[in-house]
Amino acid sequence: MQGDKSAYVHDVFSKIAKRYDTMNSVLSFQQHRLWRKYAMRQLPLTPASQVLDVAAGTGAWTFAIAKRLGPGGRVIGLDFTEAMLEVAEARRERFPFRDRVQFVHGDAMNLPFPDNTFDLCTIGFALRNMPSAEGCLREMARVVKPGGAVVSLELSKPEAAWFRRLYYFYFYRILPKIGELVVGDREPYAWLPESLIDFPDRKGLEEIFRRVGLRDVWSRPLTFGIAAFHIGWK
Ligand SMILES: C[S@@+](CC[C@H](N)C(=O)[O-])C[C@H]1O[C@@H](n2cnc3c(N)ncnc32)[C@H](O)[C@@H]1O
Repeated sequence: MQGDKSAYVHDVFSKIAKRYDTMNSVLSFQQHRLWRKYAMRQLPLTPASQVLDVAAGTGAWTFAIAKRLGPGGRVIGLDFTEAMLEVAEARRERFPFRDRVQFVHGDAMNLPFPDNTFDLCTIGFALRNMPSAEGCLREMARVVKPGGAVVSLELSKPEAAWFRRLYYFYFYRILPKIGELVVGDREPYAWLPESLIDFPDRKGLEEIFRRVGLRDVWSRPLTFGIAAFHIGWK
């Protein structure tokens, strides 16, 4: 684990694990479901794909990927917060294709897999939480096979000034208050807007994808750029 930011993030997700899925729907007005649906449609998956979902949390994206795989396909969800993985494991036990899914405790900054292992490596709503987005993407690119893809779905910075003003008022002022009311603790949902401040905008993140050696990189803004989808190929 690398330094203070990781320890802080681990603490935040340990506190909110049981409410994480409900809060996502409340705070994004269900938008996150549309973003995830869009992202799923873009994923280069075959029934036999071997996939790593980094910072899988409670497994929202891991299970969506598993549904698209055949009997030979596998998806591993990796996360460093035990409480998030406990929720994911409980869901796995009820999941019809559970033999295609595995959860692993590990650090996204130092992935416990050899080079060139997976066909696809995804990260959903978590690059922002890393001590270094570039370091994490470099690790993801390392474990993907040549010809494989690295994908991120993440909150981003709205591009139109009028919308940005409106959205930032909600994101920085209202959202932490709703979070505090529901979870009974100010800290976890004060972290959400804070984590975006130093994070690159959509074009900046494209550049980082290229810097770690990925090619044919492209991205799409979602809901006026509140979120963004990025993909690059090794
Ligand atoms: C906002 S949640 C996203 C969960 C899931 N990907 C989703 O789409 O719902 C962020 C996750 O990143 C995990 N995380 C943050 N830093 C990590 C690290 N260095 N290594 C592994 N997991 C990490 C947290 O534990 C948390 O579960």
